[in-house]
Amino acid sequence: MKIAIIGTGNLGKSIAKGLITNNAITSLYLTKRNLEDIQEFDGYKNVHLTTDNTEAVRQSDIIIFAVQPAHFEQILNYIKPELTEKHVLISTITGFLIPKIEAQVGADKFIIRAMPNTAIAVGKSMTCLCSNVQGAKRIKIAEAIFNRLGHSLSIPESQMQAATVVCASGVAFWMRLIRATTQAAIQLGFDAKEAQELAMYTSEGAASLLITNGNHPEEEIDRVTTPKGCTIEGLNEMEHKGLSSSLIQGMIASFNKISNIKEEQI
Ligand SMILES: NC(=O)C1=CN([C@@H]2O[C@H](COP(=O)(O)OP(=O)(O)OC[C@H]3O[C@@H](n4cnc5c(N)ncnc54)[C@H](OP(=O)(O)O)[C@@H]3O)[C@@H](O)[C@H]2O)C=CC1
Ligand SMILES: O=C(O)[C@@H]1CCC=N1
Repeated sequence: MKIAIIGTGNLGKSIAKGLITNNAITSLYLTKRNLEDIQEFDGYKNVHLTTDNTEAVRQSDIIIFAVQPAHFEQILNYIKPELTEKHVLISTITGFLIPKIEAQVGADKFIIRAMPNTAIAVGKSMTCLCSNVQGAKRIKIAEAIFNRLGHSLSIPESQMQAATVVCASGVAFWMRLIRATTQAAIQLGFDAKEAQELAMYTSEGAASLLITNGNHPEEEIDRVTTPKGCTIEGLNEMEHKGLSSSLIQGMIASFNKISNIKEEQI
């Protein structure tokens, strides 16, 4: 696959790492105005670094946009003359709806929105996908890319804002939970490195149980909570302090913020 990433910042770099590590490219163009930050990709076979977005578009079939929302419209306008019937446009831009992309480049283009997360760098992204009517004809290509770099789910665009919070911001939310677990483990006597090891592999094991067994989390919790035991004591104390409630409220706040992001960034 001939892929370009327009805007190789935090997410763009993560996607590039995932694509390269998983041998998912024939050629890969990475663009950015300042190329210093992406020198780590220099020298990889078939990977090209450039400040020229139009060159990247001309040389590629699949164009993944990973710029900040405030920059997207201008970039679309700029590359529009280069777009042909071969191009599949994949936008990871938060809060930038398909009708707005169509208004810039035309509804006849294959347009897909993807909401991956930074775990794409290690082939473990949960990525939600949606498309315009034309893009539906190419959604299999996007599924093939993102399934290779984790797990994908096609959803209606109306759910994309929620998917951004749950999956993309979700990595940050899970990191805080893992960090808090680590801090507790240190207080309970482990050194910092061991504490993080315990927290990381325990959270991986918990998620793997659900993925492998397909159970509801409470079923797995029931297997751990010995009557009058220490687990239920800890769980109930966490809930008295508002664990579930604060997570839910934080995610709703994150969701509500998305509608204002582009306006505030300008
Ligand atoms: N970070 C994440 O985990 C996720 C982010 N997203 C979305 O992805 C997008 C990018 O986010 P993120 O990676 O965090 O942001 P970053 O700011 O880290 O990356 C954006 C990159 O775009 C580059 N850029 C800006 N203008 C241009 C231009 N004209 N041509 C080419 N490149 C340009 C910038 O580099 P330079 O200034 O050198 O050009 C910068 O490195 C956002 O829309 C965000 O909502 C979605 C899911 C997850
Ligand atoms: O924080 C943000 O706005 C972006 C979108 C989801 C992850 N990062």
